[in-house]
Amino acid sequence: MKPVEASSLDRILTLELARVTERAAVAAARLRGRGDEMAADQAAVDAMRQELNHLPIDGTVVIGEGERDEAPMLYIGEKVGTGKGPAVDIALDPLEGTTICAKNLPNSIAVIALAEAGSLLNAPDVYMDKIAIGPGFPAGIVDLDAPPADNIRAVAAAKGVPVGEITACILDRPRHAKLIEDVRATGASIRLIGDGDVAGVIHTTEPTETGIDIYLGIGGAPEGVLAAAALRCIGGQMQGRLILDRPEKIERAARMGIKDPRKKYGLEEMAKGDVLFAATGVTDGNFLQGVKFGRNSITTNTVVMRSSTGTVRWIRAMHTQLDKFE
Ligand SMILES: O=P(O)(O)OC[C@H]1O[C@](O)(COP(=O)(O)O)[C@@H](O)[C@@H]1O
Repeated sequence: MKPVEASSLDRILTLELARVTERAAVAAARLRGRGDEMAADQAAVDAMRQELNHLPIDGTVVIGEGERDEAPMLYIGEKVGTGKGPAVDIALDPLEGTTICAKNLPNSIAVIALAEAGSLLNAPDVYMDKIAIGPGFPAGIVDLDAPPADNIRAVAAAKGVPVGEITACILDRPRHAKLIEDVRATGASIRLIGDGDVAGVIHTTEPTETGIDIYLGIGGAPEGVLAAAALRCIGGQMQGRLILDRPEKIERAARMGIKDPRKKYGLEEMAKGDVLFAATGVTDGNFLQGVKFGRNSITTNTVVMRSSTGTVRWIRAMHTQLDKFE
């Protein structure tokens, strides 16, 4: 494996990554609203893998579709790319929000992050408790271990608005009943989402567009690492803690190199160094429109970002060679 040379990631790969998520998004979008989550997910996986294997990288999937024995493709540890290029870690979710896609509801995306080998947290497929806010706030104003009310008040004070003007995004799950009660008790508003917390976290970075100031609660750990990669690029603050509530989960995490099962991870501990991130909308969403199928064209909307430069590129692509998407 060749070590990554400084700045080699962006020149070769930043825009190439857009192709990878575009392809997965189009494949999934063909199955939008059909009520078949597995078919949409499989289509996205196949398309993403095919495109990834054209990239000039020596890639290893560290956040993927599951362990080798449970996922035939894009499993954790799978090697992807041509093998001739920089050694990189890859976190991916070819269809983030499978249920959203199956129901054709907002904010399902195809998503990938890439970083120098050894830079992304190898998180097992367990839950993660998360807190995130967008850029522009003083460092450390929110804390995963602080009461939710304190975090909400801190964001309101830093933003210079009454607490009633703050909106928190939380996954609509029974496990969040107390969290929801505590946040509502402050007078803040809550946007309850059915699924898709990678988008939920990213929404905190554009509160005027999305209306979301803070993300709180428990979602998937793989999604946590992907969201952290995005925040490393756009800016913002995030903390996460794996929920390792059974001995077998602790053992599994230990095998993946996680020694302290109660560790609170900061942004840089989940995604360090030079990070690239790309996402393409599958269904229409707050920050990305979904795939549009025209008579002779397909239109995709993608965001591609890089941490070391802070560049955020919005790519609206019109594809006319439709056979490429067959
Ligand atoms: O549905 P659960 O078990 O609460 O898990 C929450 C996780 O599921 C999602 O809502 C959707 O994940 P999938 O795309 O795998 O269906 C994630 O965004 C979130 O992190």
